[in-house]
Parts: sequence; structure tokens; C-alpha cells
Amino acid sequence: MGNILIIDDDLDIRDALTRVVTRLGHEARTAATLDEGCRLARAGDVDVVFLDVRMPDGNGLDAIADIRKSASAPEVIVITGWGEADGAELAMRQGAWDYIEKPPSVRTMTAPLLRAMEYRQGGGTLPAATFRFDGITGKSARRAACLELAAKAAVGEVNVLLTGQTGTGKELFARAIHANSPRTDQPFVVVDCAALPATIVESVLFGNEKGAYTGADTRRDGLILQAHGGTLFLDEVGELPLSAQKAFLRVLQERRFRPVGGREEKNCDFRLVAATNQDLEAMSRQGLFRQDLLFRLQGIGIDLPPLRDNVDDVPLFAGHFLDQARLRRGLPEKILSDEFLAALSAYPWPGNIREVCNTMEGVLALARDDQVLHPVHLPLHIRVHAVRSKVEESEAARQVGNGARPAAPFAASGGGAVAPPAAAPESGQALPGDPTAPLPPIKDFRDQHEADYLRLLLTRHAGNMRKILSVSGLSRSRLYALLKKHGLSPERL
Ligand SMILES: Nc1ncnc2c1ncn2[C@@H]1O[C@H](COP(=O)(O)OP(=O)(O)OP(=O)(O)O)[C@@H](O)[C@H]1O
Repeated sequence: MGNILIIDDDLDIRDALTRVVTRLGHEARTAATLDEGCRLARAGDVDVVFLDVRMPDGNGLDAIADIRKSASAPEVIVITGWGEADGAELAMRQGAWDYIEKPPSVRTMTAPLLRAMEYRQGGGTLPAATFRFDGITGKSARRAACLELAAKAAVGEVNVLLTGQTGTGKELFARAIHANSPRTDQPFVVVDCAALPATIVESVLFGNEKGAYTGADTRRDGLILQAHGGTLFLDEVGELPLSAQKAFLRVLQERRFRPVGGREEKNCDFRLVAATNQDLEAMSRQGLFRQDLLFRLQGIGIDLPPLRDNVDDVPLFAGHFLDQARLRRGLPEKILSDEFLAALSAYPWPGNIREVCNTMEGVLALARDDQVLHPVHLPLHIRVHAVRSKVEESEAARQVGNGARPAAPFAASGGGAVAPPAAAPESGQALPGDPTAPLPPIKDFRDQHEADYLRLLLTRHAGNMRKILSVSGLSRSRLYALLKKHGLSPERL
């Protein structure tokens, strides 16, 4: 028997779910507010949580990570409004087990609950608790959800597709999935698809017989055979030529392949993990990537967040890599000055975690004998960025002091500047038109303009999520987080 928690403000849905839960022999607890639900999840030994998205006191999606962090790490089944595909997607990205649409039927309520309970009773309980995160750090909710998914993926055989910008840790995660899988004692074979010469890509993958083509003076085993029993990691899979995609799809379907120039087929048994920093869905719409292969690859999709979406993780990574480098060189501990940390946080880290790692190596080389780290130890471009941000902030404050509204913070990523809203902001501190009026603190000023920008974004592009994301340059989760921060309704997304 399991403990099921139902968090929904709709009494009818609470009652319907309670009936389904008790009929399956489990115990049901209910909460009509998010606050009470989270409290019950934290307090009790809960196996599964049914969680409504639109709660009177907040958005259920924002509570998933917290609920998953409760001691019993319950599985979360999200209840979304009909057609809220974006909410469902976000729920899965935050680590939800599954989602059901309103109005729920007995079948839609029962199936995911049965599967989640089966998973927990079958030893799948708390996979993250037994997952070895060797060398993996980061605390943000999104990164934690990625680790959860990796832990779940590791115990099974399903194909995994890791996506994310360069340096976000795709290869590190692929290695961790292999290391935590039953195949850990077998080979982990990396195929860098971007480095495969197009003319011999099939021979590199599938091997070749002697004389199969000009220059093939020996027989050789391909990488697929080398991965037999273990894990094949296809890095930069978007670079795989179309002809090789077709051949590889067949391998995935039939687990058999024929070496180039060979007569007999060979069996192969490998677990596939692929990675890309490209948008494979867009590529497949343009005919550049086979859709059938994409479907096969993304058994479990793990989308690693860019570092700039989780600024709070920057000092953590900096400390982590600094310690690693310091211990390797036998140097004493360093103190990170506030200015040093501020400069790190102001920088957007386009090279993500890899860039932090390289930067900290450089910092340590410069600061060998200095106990305290200052901005001067950072590379010039990072210092320049920090200084520019500071100057821009003071410039903006000065313009406000003159009664002018600054244009710079509204520069849209797609080009032209977005005009500031005509009406006075609905909330937040009003800007002083009177030059003698006291200035708001810079944080309030920034927050207020952020809110104005979001309102404008929603007004102009209501209902067009793709446009909203491309114009703003925000990731989906960052957008939701900002809407929540400013108390704006995501309904118009
Ligand atoms: N969560 C993490 N914790 C600690 N180190 C990390 C983490 N993520 C990435 N790194 C480190 O950052 C560097 C880059 O990671 P990795 O090579 O896995 O990125 P990637 O996404 O595969 O990059 P690319 O797309 O350029 O191949 C590595 O040194 C890796 O160990």
C-alpha cells in the first residue's frame, strides 16, 4: 500500500482521485492549497503526488522540485488544463513522473499511478539516492531535475538524448549514466560525429573488410562493435550525415549491421546515449535530420540548462573548480572577495561550465601566492564585462534622475528597440519624472523595467510561445520564473 497525496483546489477532482486511489488499495491524503500540499509532502512518507498546476496560492509547476526533494522523493503526476502542452513539457523538465489532462478520467488517473507505484515497488525508489554523481555539481532546481532523469535513465536500457549548449555537461552526464548502469564494467565508446570524415563515416562506425574501398588495406572493427556490451556515446549526433543516419537507424531497430564490404551481418548489443547542441526537431523539419531516428534517440531527453539561467550556480562551480585545481597543485585555500564573486555573476558565461573550469585554472595560475582573489585575477574580458555592467547601471540611474526613461534595458534580442509601455506600470515603484524626486534603488528600478518588458512581450505576442522565447532570448523555464517573480499570469503564453 502506498501513500498518495492529492493537491488540487477543485473538490470534485480531489474526490474523484481519492476514490481511484483507495480503490487501488492506497491511502489518500488531500490538500486544497499548494502551501498545505508542500507541507504534507515534506512531513509525510508520500509515494506519489497528484499536483494541480493552477492553485490559488501559486503555480504547481514551481513546487515540483521542492516536492521531489522531500525525504521520500515522491513521484509527481501533474494535472494540467486541456491543451496546456507547454505546461506539460515544463512539468516533465522539472522532473515530474507524468501528467494528466483535465478533466481526468478513471483511466487517465489510474494508469500513471499504477506505473509510478510499480516503479517504486520494483526497486526504482529514489534512484537519485543511489546514483553516483562523481564530479557533478550544481544546485539549481533544473540541474537537480536533470540528475533525477539521468538516475532514472541509468537503471534502464532506453536510449537517452542529451541536449544543451556547449560546455553544459552533456558528455559528463553520458559518462555518469554509463557508470551507474548495469553496463558499467563494459566499454564506453565515444563517437564524435563532427569529426567523422564524411567519406568513411560508415566504415568508422560499422567497420570494413580488407579492400572494401581504396585505402582499406586492413580489415577493421567499427566503433559499434567496440561498444558491444557497453554504451555507445554519439556526440554531436546532429552532424551525422543523412546516409549514415539511415544505416544507423537500421542498427538501432535490428541490433544488426553489415561491415562495409562484408557479406555477413553481425549482432551488436549496446546502450545508446546521444548528445547535441543543435535543435534536432528544427533540423528534421528542414529535412536535415531523419525524424524516425530522432524519435528513436529521444527515449529519455535530458536538456541541460545554460549557466546564465542559473546565476546562483556560478559561485558554486567557481569554488568547485578552484578547489580541484588548488588541491592538484597543493596550494592553500583561497578567499573569494565579494567583487570577485560579483564579476563572476555579472558575466554571461557563453562557454558555460567548461568556461568556468578553464577560467578558474587561469585564475589560480595568476594568484598562486595570493590568499584573496580579486577581479584583477580574472581574465580581462570578464573584468571588462563587469565594469561595463556597472557603468550601464549608473548610467540608467542617472537617466532616471534626469527624468528620462532609459532605452538600453529594452533592447530586444531580435533587433530594434522595444518602446517602453505607454501606461504607467501597474505595480512596482513609479519612476520619478521630477528630477528632485528620490531615486529608487537600482534593484527596484531593474525589477520594474523587467516587469514592464514582460507585460509588453505578453501583449505583443500573446499565445505565440515560440515568438515570445525567440524575441526575449529567454529559456522557457526562465520565462516562467520571471512571470512568477512579477506575479504575471502565464495564461497568455
Ligand atoms: N555539473 C557539472 N559539475 C561539474 N563539472 C561539470 C558539470 N558539467 C560540466 N562540467 C565540466 O565542464 C566541462 C565541459 O563538460 P562536457 O564536456 O561534459 O560538456 P558538453 O556539453 O559535452 O560540451 P560540448 O557540447 O562542447 O562537447 C568538463 O570539464 C566537465 O567536467
